Amino acid sequence: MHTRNRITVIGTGYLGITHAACMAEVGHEVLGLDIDADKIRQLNHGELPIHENGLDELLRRGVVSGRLRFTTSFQEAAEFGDVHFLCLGTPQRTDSSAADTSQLDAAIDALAPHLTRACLVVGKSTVPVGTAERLNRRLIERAPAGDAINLAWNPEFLREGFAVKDTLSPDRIVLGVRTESAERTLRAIYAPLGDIPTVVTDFATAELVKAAANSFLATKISYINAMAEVCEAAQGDVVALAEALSYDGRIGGRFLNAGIGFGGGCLPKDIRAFTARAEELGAGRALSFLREVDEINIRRRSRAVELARELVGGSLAGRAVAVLGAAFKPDSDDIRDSPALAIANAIQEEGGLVSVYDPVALDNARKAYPTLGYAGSPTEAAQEAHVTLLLTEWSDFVELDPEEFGSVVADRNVVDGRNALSPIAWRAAGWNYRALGRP
Ligand SMILES: NC(=O)C1=CN([C@@H]2O[C@H](COP(=O)(O)OP(=O)(O)OC[C@H]3O[C@@H](n4cnc5c(N)ncnc54)[C@H](O)[C@@H]3O)[C@@H](O)[C@H]2O)C=CC1
Ligand SMILES: O=C(O)[C@H]1O[C@H](OP(=O)(O)OP(=O)(O)OC[C@H]2O[C@@H](n3ccc(=O)[nH]c3=O)[C@H](O)[C@@H]2O)[C@H](O)[C@@H](O)[C@@H]1O
Repeated sequence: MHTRNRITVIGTGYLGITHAACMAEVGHEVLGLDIDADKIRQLNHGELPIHENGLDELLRRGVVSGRLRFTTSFQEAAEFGDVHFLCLGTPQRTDSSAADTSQLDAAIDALAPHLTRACLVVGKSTVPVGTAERLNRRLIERAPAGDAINLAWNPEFLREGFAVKDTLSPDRIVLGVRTESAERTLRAIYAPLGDIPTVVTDFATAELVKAAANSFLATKISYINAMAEVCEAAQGDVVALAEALSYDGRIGGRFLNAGIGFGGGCLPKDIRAFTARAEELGAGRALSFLREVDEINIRRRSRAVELARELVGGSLAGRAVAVLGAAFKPDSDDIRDSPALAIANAIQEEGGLVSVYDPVALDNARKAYPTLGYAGSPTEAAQEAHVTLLLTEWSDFVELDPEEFGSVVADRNVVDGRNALSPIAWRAAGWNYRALGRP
């Protein structure tokens, strides 16, 4: 029998909702907190404000069982919780490439005055190294219980689209701790997940592991996209090249899908924040390659626009352009730094008449890019289109029948931005098929 802990989760965005629902699922008593009162109202009704596979079911189950509740009150959270998880956003600052950690500061400032007894505060957000140390001081200074309060840093590695699975069966757990009791408490909280490799370390290393992991993943994607650029110059095929690399166990095949590159609320901002922080620490040279990783990634978006331009014979102005996909990846409604929408927007800026379709991300896309055209289905987006771009590899798009789909377009021109379609099948159906890094 595992111990039940009384946990709060502060910040109920993509990470926080998942963490809260999964912790309730494994038996803990959980109180989620957010400053967004509408979101809290929705969550208390068991309604999920985001799209994440399997999470709606966990949320409903947690709410119905009474083990999962939500509030906007920091006082209630402080009274309820023995362990407080911080899942606040750390977006890119508007005035530099560094991370904005002000949501964490604000949450600590709101929580600390109510902390009148010993408890554990656990940071899960992705932060610049040194943040845990700074927040620890801030917490102890502001909380009536002072240094009876423990801080730990426990970075999160879940992927959107697989968030529930990644939380319930993580590859590893990293605990940045200063006391044995913090380690014991966190081990007890995660015990119901089973025997998960656990690395216990200091604050700085825990913060750095997260930045290092996302930088490695971003580098792997930009590496294969750099190979795609060379393939384009040399008439090679990056998909065959990646397959050949994948059989080498030292390289591995995952995260070698060439295309329009990485987006989302994490990889792009995290490599920039890591570089900025390393520069502050005088270690900027060590990470100068991450600037190149970023540039290769952004160049791929321009290349997709170029391919569309070539297919319509030189200018996209006045041309009808179907864009399949708005989310930064399939199985998510997240459009933060979405390559698909950046490309759609660039085409519109050139005078293209863009119509975007996505199975779940259209509402978010409309808010962020209100001037783009939107459609209610792939075929509606593609009506009389001169060129179609596949930019998010939703299975609905990958499974399109090129013959049937071709009957609605003006011209059978397609840019496969994710190397997800079969060139043989699409060419056989009379499409001019172009992809990044392939002849
Ligand atoms: N989205 C993901 O898949 C993952 C995110 N992360 C990291 O986790 C952190 C959170 O990311 P997301 O959940 O994507 O961000 P998000 O922006 O979706 O969620 C942040 C939440 O915090 C709330 N909030 C803002 N200020 C607050 C305050 N003062 N008090 C209480 N709540 C407040 C916001 O209303 C929002 O609901 C970031 O550091 C991110 O890098 C780490 C791993 C995975
Ligand atoms: O810190 C985070 O928030 C998370 O960031 C990423 O997860 P996520 O952003 O959800 O999505 P990924 O599956 O990593 O994809 C990121 C982007 O890279 C692109 N990608 C991925 C793989 C690939 O081979 N090629 C490629 O272009 C995807 O289309 C997407 O735009 C990491 O994979 C998670 O481990 C991490 O916890």
